Amino acid sequence: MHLPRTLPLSLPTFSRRTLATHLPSGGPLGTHASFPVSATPSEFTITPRNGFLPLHDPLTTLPPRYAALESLLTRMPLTRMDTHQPGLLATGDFGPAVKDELPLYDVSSETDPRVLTALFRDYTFAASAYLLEPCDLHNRQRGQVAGGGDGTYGLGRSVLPKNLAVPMVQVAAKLGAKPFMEYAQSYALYNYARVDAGKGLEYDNLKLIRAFSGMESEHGFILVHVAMVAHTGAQVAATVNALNAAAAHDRAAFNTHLIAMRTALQHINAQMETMWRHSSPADYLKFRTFIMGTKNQPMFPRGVVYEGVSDQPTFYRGESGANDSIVPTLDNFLAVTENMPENALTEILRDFRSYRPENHTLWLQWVEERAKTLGVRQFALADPNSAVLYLSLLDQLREFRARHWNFTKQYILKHTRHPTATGGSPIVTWLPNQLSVVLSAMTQTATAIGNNTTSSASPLTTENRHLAQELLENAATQQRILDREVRELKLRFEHQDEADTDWSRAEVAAQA
Ligand code: HEM
Repeated sequence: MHLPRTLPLSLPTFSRRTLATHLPSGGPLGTHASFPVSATPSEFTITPRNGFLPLHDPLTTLPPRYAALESLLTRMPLTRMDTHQPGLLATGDFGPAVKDELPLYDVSSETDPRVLTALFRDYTFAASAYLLEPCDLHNRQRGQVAGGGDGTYGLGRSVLPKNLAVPMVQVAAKLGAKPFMEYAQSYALYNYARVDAGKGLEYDNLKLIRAFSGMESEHGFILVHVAMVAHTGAQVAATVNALNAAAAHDRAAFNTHLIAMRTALQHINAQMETMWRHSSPADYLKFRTFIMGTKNQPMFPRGVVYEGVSDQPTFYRGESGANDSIVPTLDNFLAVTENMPENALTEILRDFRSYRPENHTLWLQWVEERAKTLGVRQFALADPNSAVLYLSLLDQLREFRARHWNFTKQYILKHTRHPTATGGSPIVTWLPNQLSVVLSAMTQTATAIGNNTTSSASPLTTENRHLAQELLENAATQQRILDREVRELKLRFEHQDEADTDWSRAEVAAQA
């Protein structure tokens, strides 16, 4: 990682005037906060305009000097997006085509962040398609439980050829990324274009650049993420402003910015709900194979060797929404992360935080540290009405994670017995680990609000008292249901209490 520099909030891409009116003046703890930014220029630079999306819309095509790679990616999907005819993956011909057609491109002189990010997206798409093509064939023939299969994927290819491995590793190093498909810089957040360049980033104005399957549900799955992240400029601004207000002990401003944060989260959660209609639960496993990782996956019991790079096998987590920054930002701001239990599942959460653009990692670390140093939770709980706003933000986290758990049950668990998610986490226990932490933080907060009988400059309004009581009851009910579901599901899925299963041993045991 390069030495970070500090980014003043007023970036060239963001109007200074607009920002200035959003920031409170410096308080007792002094200056406005500014968060650190990577020394290397990056498309993934956070501002209150673009939030966690790139600064500019992604490059849709590679420069003409990479024509062979562009051509392979166009012909790659199970159903091609241009002709709607079966593509190379449909017949298992992608791997041979990579070997026959792809030159070993020299990317060493590339410096433009947009070209580098587009190359990273495209090499990682091609690498995942190459490694997982046999698993997709296997899964289509006899994988899906709903279709009478056994839910398995067989084995992936264990060597990545040098015409993919060498340039991908070089481009990744230039971006400070891991050389594997990533949620932000490849699959989701660098994979959208506007249908009408003059319009905004609403779902209906988005189209995909790259795809594995080309089916409508894959389009919907990816672009719902993008449409959600399009609201994160407001989340970023509210987070910085609320931290500054806490530093200045400015209660009124703090409450105003918590409300702005909640509004941003409500938009994000409402957008998330549209997943049901944009991407069918019955289709998910038809395109999910290609976003699996090589770490903690039975398809890669001995990892993958990158030819021309090293003889040592590599193990990388697959693409996952777990590498999105909306939830970790809120977890860190509300001090939820620091109250995660010390267990193997929380280790995975920490590990996921390194699978993202350097600026997103720096931002998350900064929010966590700043919220801890300023005592944001304590500051919120010191006033009953701030405390209810804090509780309602916890409730937004709960809503996100509860909906997400429903997705996992409907899109995945119903259709497979595969024990790990695309990011390599145990499928039945990892998500409930975090949902439980939020539910218990809600219970503690609501109880603290109810017990706070000290006279206050702003006594709890009747409306807020009722809201706290209602959220407390909801959290208790949800925890009971979740505990029962996990108990039952653990009977159906193996290895759910392990962060890292040794699949080479499991493979030997299965063959014995
Ligand atoms: C059909 C829809 C979805 C399904 C089936 C799904 C599935 C999963 C699974 C199985 C995980 C576990 C981590 C792993 O991959 O190993 C995960 C994590 C995660 N996903 Fe999704 N996901 C969906 C949509 C979304 C969307 C739209 C977002 C929005 C950004 C998102 C954000 C996250 C986050 C933040 C985590 C980490 C959760 C936590 O910290 O508790 N997911 N997802």
